[in-house]
Amino acid sequence: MTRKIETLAVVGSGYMGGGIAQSLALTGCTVYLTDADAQRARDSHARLLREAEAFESAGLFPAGSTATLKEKLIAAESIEAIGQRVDYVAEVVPENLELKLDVLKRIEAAVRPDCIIATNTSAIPIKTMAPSLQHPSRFLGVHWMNPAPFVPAVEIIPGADTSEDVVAASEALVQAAGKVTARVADVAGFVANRLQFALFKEAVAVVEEGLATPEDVDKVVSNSFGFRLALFGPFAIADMAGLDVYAASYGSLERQYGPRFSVPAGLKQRVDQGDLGLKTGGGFLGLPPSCAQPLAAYRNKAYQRLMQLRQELGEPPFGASEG
Ligand SMILES: NC(=O)c1ccc[n+]([C@@H]2O[C@H](COP(=O)([O-])OP(=O)(O)OC[C@H]3O[C@@H](n4cnc5c(N)ncnc54)[C@H](O)[C@@H]3O)[C@@H](O)[C@H]2O)c1
Repeated sequence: MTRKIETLAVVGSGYMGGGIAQSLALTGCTVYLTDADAQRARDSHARLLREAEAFESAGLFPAGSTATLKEKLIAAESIEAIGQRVDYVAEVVPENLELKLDVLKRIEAAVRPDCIIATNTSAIPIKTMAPSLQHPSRFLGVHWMNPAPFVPAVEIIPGADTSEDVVAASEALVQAAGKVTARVADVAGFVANRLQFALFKEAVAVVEEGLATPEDVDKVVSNSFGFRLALFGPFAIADMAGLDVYAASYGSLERQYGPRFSVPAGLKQRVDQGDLGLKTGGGFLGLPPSCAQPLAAYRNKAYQRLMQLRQELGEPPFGASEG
């Protein structure tokens, strides 16, 4: 049986910690907010309630959310003051290894031995932090995305010593908040940030090489493959496009940019064996050719709806000011 988490603490009630606290308190858990000092925790608490009221009036949070948060979200003096009461702690302090190690030690000294400790680090491997804990079996990465209440994915990163019941209980907790979890390996940047930062580095290079302005890069990405990425991951997109098309395109890119753009071995091998993705059946996702038609119908409908949504929302207000 998955162990139950009913009372928890968020240490670091800033941008991410605040959203994580709101999301978890809305599941009915009691969430204590702590920060570098009690006043900051109280200020965050007030901010999160004001924000929840605005979200609720705008229809972004369900009716009754603010009332739930008023009951379930509590500003605490410090982790020491409430440590013995909590089943789970989310560490959400700034991305600074020294600070995180310091705070993790302080958390571990304050909580019960069975309390789960989850770090929201964006990119620091769990194995870099685990040795500073006395009980690394209760420690793992639970990486929420920004803004936490409105982005579905949460990466779950077990460390080498994390026990399975800790991983399962953490997954169940964030799934109860409506999140989509994926267990990923313990490497710098995990999956999301490795991919996101690879793309961003290339985008900065495109601008630095004078090939396009930042505005035009954003226009191209958000209206082309980025548009598709709202619905499908890179493997579904490649399988649907045709792996031969991808392999040929890598050929052109390699001629211009060198070996860093050579055809990935796993792609070349498939194409050499005649596996071209959906059109032959197979691909990275093992898609049967029989799903081609329903998948195309789903895709067309989804893209058309996404276009409609974007038209309804209008352009992002990059030039707007408050008030
Ligand atoms: N901002 C993002 O887009 C994003 C997305 C995913 C993950 N993360 C990760 O989440 C973590 C927090 O990022 P953020 O953007 O919320 O930062 P933030 O600066 O908004 O919040 C950090 C909070 O920690 C508090 N804090 C600082 N020292 C502390 C201490 N010793 N004890 C307790 N609290 C302390 C700060 O006062 C602040 O309220 C980082 O590891 C970051 O990499 C950030």
